[in-house]
Amino acid sequence: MTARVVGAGLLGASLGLALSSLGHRVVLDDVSPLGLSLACGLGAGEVTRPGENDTDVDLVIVATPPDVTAEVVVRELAAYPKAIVTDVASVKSYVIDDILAAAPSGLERFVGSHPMAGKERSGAPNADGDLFKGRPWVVVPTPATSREAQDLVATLAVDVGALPIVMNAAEHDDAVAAVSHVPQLVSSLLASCLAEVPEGALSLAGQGLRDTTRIAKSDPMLWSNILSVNASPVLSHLRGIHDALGSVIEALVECESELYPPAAVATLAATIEAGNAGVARIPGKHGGAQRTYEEIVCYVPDKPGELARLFADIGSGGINIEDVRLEHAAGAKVGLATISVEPTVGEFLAAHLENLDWSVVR
Ligand SMILES: NC(=O)C1=CN([C@@H]2O[C@H](COP(=O)(O)OP(=O)(O)OC[C@H]3O[C@@H](n4cnc5c(N)ncnc54)[C@H](O)[C@@H]3O)[C@@H](O)[C@H]2O)C=CC1
Ligand SMILES: O=C(O)C(=O)Cc1ccc(O)cc1
Repeated sequence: MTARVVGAGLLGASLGLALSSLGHRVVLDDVSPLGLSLACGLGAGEVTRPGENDTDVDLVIVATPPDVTAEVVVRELAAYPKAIVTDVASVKSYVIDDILAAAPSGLERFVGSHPMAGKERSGAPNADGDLFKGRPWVVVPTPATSREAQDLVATLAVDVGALPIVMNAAEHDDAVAAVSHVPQLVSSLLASCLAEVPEGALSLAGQGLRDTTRIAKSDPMLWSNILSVNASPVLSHLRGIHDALGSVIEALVECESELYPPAAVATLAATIEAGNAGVARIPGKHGGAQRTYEEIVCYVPDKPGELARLFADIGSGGINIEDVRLEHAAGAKVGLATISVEPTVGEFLAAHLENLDWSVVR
C-alpha cells in the first residue's frame, strides 16, 4: 500500500514510522519544509514527488491541526480521486460538519478517525512508531462513508497495533471531552497555580504532583485549537467539576471557623470517595475493568544499569511485569521502583528479589 500522510508532526511522523516498518510505502507532505525534512530524516517516509500520480496513493491520512483539517481533507479528496481519505483530528463534529458542508465529490471515500494515542510534546522529533500499540482508535463514519473506507481505516488501526472502535461524531466528542479535554484543562489549571509556590515548597513535590500535572506540558497552540472547537461537551463536563469545587470550598470555609463540622467533613470524605469510584472505572492495561495487581516496592541504586538488572532479575524468576512506576526524590541517590504483578506471584517475587540481594520494602 502507498499511504500519503499530510502533516508530518507527532501523529503524522509516528504513523509514517509505523507504516514504513510494516513495509508500506509512505509519502509525506507538510507546509513546513523543516518539519517535512525532520520527519523524512527520522525514516517516517519520503517526500512527495512533484506530479505524484493520483493512482499511486491508496490511503491519505490528514494529520494537521484541527482548524485546517477539513480544508485539507476536501483538497486531498479532489487531488487523489482513487484514495480513501481519513483524518486524525482530536475533535470530530467540527471537522466532519465542515467537510460535509463543502460537499466535495467522493465523500464516500472519507471516514473520520482519532487514535487515542499521543504525547504531551508535538512535532516530528517526538514521533514514535509504537505510539498506537494497545491504544483505542476511534473510527467515525459519516452518513456518506462507504463500507470499504470504514474497513480500510479499521484495518490501518489494527495494523499499527491499535484497537478500532466505531462511534458517531457527537458520541466521540462527548467521550473525549470527559477523558481527554477536561483532564487536560484541570491538569493545566493545577500546574498554573505552581507559578506562585515558593521553590522550597516545590522541592517537596512527590509523584502525586507529577502524575496530576504530566499533561500540563502540552502544546498551547494545539490545545486551544482543540478546546475551542469542542466547547459544548467540554463545558457540560467542566460545569460538574465547577459545582463540586464550589461545595468543597464551602466545606473548607466551614472548617476554618469550626473544628470538624460534621456536614463539611462529610462533603470532603464524599469528594475523595467519589474520586475512588471514578478512578476504579478507568480500564486497565488489558482493557475492560481495571485489574488489581500486587505492588512490590524495591530500592534501586541511582547508578547506570541498575534498573536493567532489576528487570532482568524479575524476568529470571519467570515473572511478568504488569506495570512499573519509578519515584525519585530530589537529591537522593536511590529510587523506589513499584513493580505491579499478578497477586498470585507477589510474595514469590518479593522473596526472589531478596534472595538476589535487592532491598524490598516490606
Ligand atoms: N498530539 C497528540 O497527542 C494528538 C494529536 N491528535 C491530532 O493530530 C493532529 C496533529 O497533531 P500533532 O501531530 O500533535 O501536531 P504537530 O504540530 O506535531 O503536527 C502538525 C503538522 O501539520 C503541519 N501542517 C499544519 N497545517 C498544514 C497544512 N495546511 N498542510 C499541511 N501540513 C500542515 C504542521 O507544519 C505540523 O508539522 C491534530 O489534529 C491533533 O488534534 C490526535 C491524537 C493525539
Ligand atoms: O498523553 C495522554 O495521556 C493522552 O491522552 C494523549 C492524547 C492527546 C490528545 C488526543 O487527541 C489523544 C490522546
